[in-house]
Amino acid sequence: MSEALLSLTRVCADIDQYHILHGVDLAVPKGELTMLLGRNGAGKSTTLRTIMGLTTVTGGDIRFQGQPITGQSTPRIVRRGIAFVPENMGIFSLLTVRENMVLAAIGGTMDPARLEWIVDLFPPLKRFWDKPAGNLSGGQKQMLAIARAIIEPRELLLIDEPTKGLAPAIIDDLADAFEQLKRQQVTILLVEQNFNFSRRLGQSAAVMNDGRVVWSGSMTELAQDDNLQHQLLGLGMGEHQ
Ligand SMILES: Nc1ncnc2c1ncn2[C@@H]1O[C@H](COP(=O)(O)OP(=O)(O)OP(=O)(O)O)[C@@H](O)[C@H]1O
Repeated sequence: MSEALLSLTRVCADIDQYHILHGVDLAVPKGELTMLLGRNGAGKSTTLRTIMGLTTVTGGDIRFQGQPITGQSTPRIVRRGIAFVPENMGIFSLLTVRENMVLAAIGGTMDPARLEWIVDLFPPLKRFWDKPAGNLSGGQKQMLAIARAIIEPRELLLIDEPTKGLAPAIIDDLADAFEQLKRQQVTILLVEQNFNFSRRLGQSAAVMNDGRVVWSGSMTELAQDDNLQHQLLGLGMGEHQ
């Protein structure tokens, strides 16, 4: 495993008066796609939001490129090179795909070579370039959300459940795009519930339960061990979605 680009050590976090994370230990290796797995309510989304400075950290240490980012403001964390695609995607439905992209580019100027790379990754964006983003399908909206996140060079992408609610054929298209990002060694931390998608793409994996990471290792190890999957994720034989 390569060095950790991002590491969380015993991170505790609250949302309002609720204690949600109870000591999260997590390492995201540079240049790899890491899957953050776990049952509903385990604390996966809260972990991403905590990395982005969107919850109240009450203990522990978050380091990015070896430097502490714990408790820093979200804009500062973004400026350090971390992009976040939340579950609701945060795209502007009434604006065109192009306008959504322009708004995501610093100073409103998109680097042409980078844009070409992105539309190669997500061909539907080119097709619907001048159409309102609200007209896109769920999968295409997800592509736009990720495209917006990478229009500027980033060191790390945090993506929350990109396959949620998508049809299998669309999930396949999304998986192809992630395969390409992986080949280009973009570092990604991806929250997922879909285990087939996770096992296909993931290199490292971490599994959460009740606000903690209860297992971490290689995706291959988890994918080959039915007992571990059952124990950690409640998956039985033939239950993979
Ligand atoms: N705004 C909030 N106020 C209070 N509790 C919250 C809030 N957001 C999340 N929680 C609680 O925090 C816990 C972790 O939620 P989180 O969304 O991080 O889980 P998750 O693993 O991402 O699950 P899911 O896949 O269902 O989104 C859950 O018990 C949830 O009810």
